[in-house]
Amino acid sequence: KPLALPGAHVVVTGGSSGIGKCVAIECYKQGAFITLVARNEDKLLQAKKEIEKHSVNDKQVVLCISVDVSQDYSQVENVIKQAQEKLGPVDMLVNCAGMSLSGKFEDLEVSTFERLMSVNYLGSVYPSRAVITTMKERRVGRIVFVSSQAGQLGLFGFTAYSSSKFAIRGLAEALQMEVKPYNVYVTVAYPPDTDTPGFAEENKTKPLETRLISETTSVCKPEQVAKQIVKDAIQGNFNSSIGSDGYMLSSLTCGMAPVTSITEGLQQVVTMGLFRTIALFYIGSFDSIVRRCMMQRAKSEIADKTA
Ligand SMILES: NC(=O)C1=CN([C@@H]2O[C@H](COP(=O)(O)OP(=O)(O)OC[C@H]3O[C@@H](n4cnc5c(N)ncnc54)[C@H](OP(=O)(O)O)[C@@H]3O)[C@@H](O)[C@H]2O)C=CC1
Ligand SMILES: CCCCCCCCCCCCCCCC(=O)[C@@H](N)CO
Repeated sequence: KPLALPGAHVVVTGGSSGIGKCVAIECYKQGAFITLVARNEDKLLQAKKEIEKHSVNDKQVVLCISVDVSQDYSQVENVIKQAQEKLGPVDMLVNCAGMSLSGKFEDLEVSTFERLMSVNYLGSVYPSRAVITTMKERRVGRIVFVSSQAGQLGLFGFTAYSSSKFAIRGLAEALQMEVKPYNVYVTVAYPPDTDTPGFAEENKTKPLETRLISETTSVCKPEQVAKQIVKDAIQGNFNSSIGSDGYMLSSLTCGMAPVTSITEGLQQVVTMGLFRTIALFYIGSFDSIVRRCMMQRAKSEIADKTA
């Protein structure tokens, strides 16, 4: 049965900006108590003020805790303890803290791979590990992981980012099988490009190829993505995606993922062949984007040399 948000304690990592902040607002609007987790204290306080505008009763609280979710497990564990002392056991954890860095494989520092793996992957493991025991004991809980459409397919420029987002899927599938009998449900969200401060930052250094391929799907509003995530998490849906391309991608890449309803399973079975056919055309067009960009670069290099 769906999780009741009124009075529930929701922890949102990365809750001070972008998708995470919108998730927090959405839960707050539905009567939840919120803990925001991120590093920068000014941004946290700013977000707290913004969220508090949406209160639906005078008991609601927004708690802010500053910590780096990717560094030290005992720090993260402490932060969760603090939050539970103030607002009670965590009913829902949304792992939204994350970042993206792009570039060609040979241009990315190996430290970038380490960084993205620790923020996007370990930064989701630590908070989840800190809440799971209590959730299982109480037979109540939702854990949300925010992956990306780039966690469903690998694309140019995202060798470091995509792998960190694919890792989340493996974690989520294994964890869901463990905790389902305890009435704890795991959701993985696969948002497309979304209009956030993080996205603006990413666009400053994104290779042309990555931008052109990403433009296949349109840019979403964070409010819209957050609404879908909260809805799917409450329902206990394993998959959370948005738009027709999101639907196709999730269906196509369902693999051995847990299935939430008979309808979902039937839809996957029936649409698989068709979506693979459509995907073949996309793959062809992505390859031709990459080839065109390569030829353009070669041409302008020759032009530079002769000039
Ligand atoms: N925007 C997009 O196009 C898409 C985003 N996503 C994913 O959604 C998530 C949110 O993205 P978005 O809203 O764009 O990001 P933003 O950059 O706008 O927000 C990121 C949030 O995470 C926090 N954060 C970052 N690193 C850490 C850390 N090490 N420890 C604690 N908190 C941290 C930031 O606060 P602070 O810096 O103060 O710590 C901030 O609150 C990310 O995982 C991203 O990969 C997925 C698909 C598309
Ligand atoms: C049947 C097949 C349908 C195929 C549709 C294919 C669409 C591919 C587009 C990939 C877009 C990747 C977005 C990544 C967003 C992200 O994570 C960053 N913006 C993070 O900041």
